[in-house]
Formats: sequence, structure tokens, C-alpha cells
Amino acid sequence: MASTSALGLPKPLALPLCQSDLAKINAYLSPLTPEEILRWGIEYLPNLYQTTAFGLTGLVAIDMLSKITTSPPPLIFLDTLYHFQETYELVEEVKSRYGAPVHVYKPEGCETVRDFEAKFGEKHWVVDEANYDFVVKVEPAQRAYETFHVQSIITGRRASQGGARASLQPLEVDSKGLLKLNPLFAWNFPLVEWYIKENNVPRNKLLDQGYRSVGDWHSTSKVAEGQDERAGRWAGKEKTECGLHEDYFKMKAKAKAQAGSQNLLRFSIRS
Ligand SMILES: Nc1ncnc2c1ncn2[C@@H]1O[C@H](COP(=O)(O)OS(=O)(=O)O)[C@@H](OP(=O)(O)O)[C@H]1O
Repeated sequence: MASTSALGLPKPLALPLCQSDLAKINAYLSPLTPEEILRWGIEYLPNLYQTTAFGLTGLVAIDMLSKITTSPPPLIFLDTLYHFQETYELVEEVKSRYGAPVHVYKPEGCETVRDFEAKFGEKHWVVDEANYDFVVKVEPAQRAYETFHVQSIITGRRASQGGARASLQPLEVDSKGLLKLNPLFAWNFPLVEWYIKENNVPRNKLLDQGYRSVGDWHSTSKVAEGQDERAGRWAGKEKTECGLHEDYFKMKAKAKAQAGSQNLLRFSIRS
């Protein structure tokens, strides 16, 4: 197998990455194991962080990284303020088990749900879903990336999760030029579960109660045996993504447009 150094790429990669280099890199990374992809990421990706909600896939990457390097990429956790208590407990467990620094980013100007509701009102996810996604995930992520001059991240997405992820590649470049490495892009749910058990990796206690993918408590439900692993996320809705991995500029425009129409609606109700 050719090595990436044979592709003539500098270490770390020079940005912006052109489409032909991206295609070459993905052809190189595609047959590799997650550990090999992570090793490559550590060597080649500039200012690398791991963005994680401590889902099973991200936890596998955290565990693998702890065995590959003594200085794993720092973690970024976007605290929407609406995570389950079990998720917050898992964050603490991961911190003490792996000792990795976790940078927690919350909606701007909000420390607590009370602050959030004072700013956006109750059930903002019902009133204005696009704006909710923007203020709890998209904006805090950008703030974190700008603060630390992040140029590359590791994500916990997999192609087998389907939907927009079905054609996921090992490496992507987003609309802001951020490099996204998806080391487990080719793994399926049973393989991820197997790794977690085999390596005694800490996991969300909700997984023992019938949950398979865990996000905010108000949009996450249990799934029945045989159902898709993400069927419990925004169940009954067409929505399958929180916006974090969508085009930043489109998400910002959508949040503004929807906020505008909500204001109009409120205005027409009042008048
Ligand atoms: N809150 C938060 N903080 C930091 N990073 C996050 C967050 N939500 C999603 N992610 C990143 O997206 C990966 C997939 O998450 P999910 O499958 O839960 O879907 S979704 O993004 O919420 O739609 C997820 O993978 P994991 O590391 O397995 O959690 C992360 O890389």
C-alpha cells in the first residue's frame, strides 16, 4: 500500500486542501483500520481536536487514541444544557478514566437552563427548531473552533448510520475549511458495541435502558429491538441531524429566516 508521504503531502497538511488532494487522501485512508486512520490524523492534521457528545463511536475513538498516543487531541463537548443527567455523569467518568482535557461550550451567555429560558423562552426547540440548533450546537462549536484556532476535528459519525451520513468519507472539508476526520466511518453498530465491551470503555448508562443514540432529553427516545440505531432521535420527524455537520452558512441563514418568520407570526397573533 502506498504511504501518504508518497502522495507528496506535507506534515501537517497545508490548508486549504484542494479537492484532488482530498480525493487522494480518502483513497489512501478508506481501506485502513480506525486505529490507522487515527495515527494518520495525529501525524498529518493541523491543530487537531475531537468534537464529541460521548456517543459510543466517539468513545471508541477516545479509547483507541489513549492507546496510540500519550497526548491525545483535546475534547470539545457542546453542552446544550438539555443533556440527560447520565450524559453529564459519563463526561466526568471519561475525564477521570482518560485524563483528557474536555472543553465545554454552552449556548452564548448561558450557564444554566434558567439563563437559556430567560433569553430564548421555554421549549425553544419547539418554537424555533432551526434557531435552537444554531444556538445550542452550531454557534458554540464555531466559538470553540475560533478560540482554539482549531483546523481539524475527529467526529463520531459512521456511514452505517444512514441518511446524510450514508456516503461519509474518512476525511471531509466543511464550508469553513475545517478538516473532519471520521475514523470509524466504515464500522457498524455491532462492531462499535463489541469494541466498547471488549475494552471495558465507559458508556452512557441509558444504553442499558433501551436507548441507542443519545442527544438532548427532549428529542431522544428509546428504540425497540431491531429498530435503527438512530430511530430514537427526533422520532416521528423527518429531521435526522442537529446541524452541527451541515453547512455553517446555510444553518445560520436558516436560523435567521425561521426566527424572522416566528417574529412575524408572533406579531400577527398579537395584532
Ligand atoms: N453536543 C455535542 N458536542 C460535541 N460533539 C457533538 C455533539 N453532538 C454531536 N457531536 C458530534 O457529532 C457526532 C455524531 O453525533 P450524533 O450521532 O449524536 O448526531 S447529531 O450530530 O447530534 O445529530 C458525535 O459523535 P460522538 O463522538 O460519538 O458523540 C460528535 O462527533
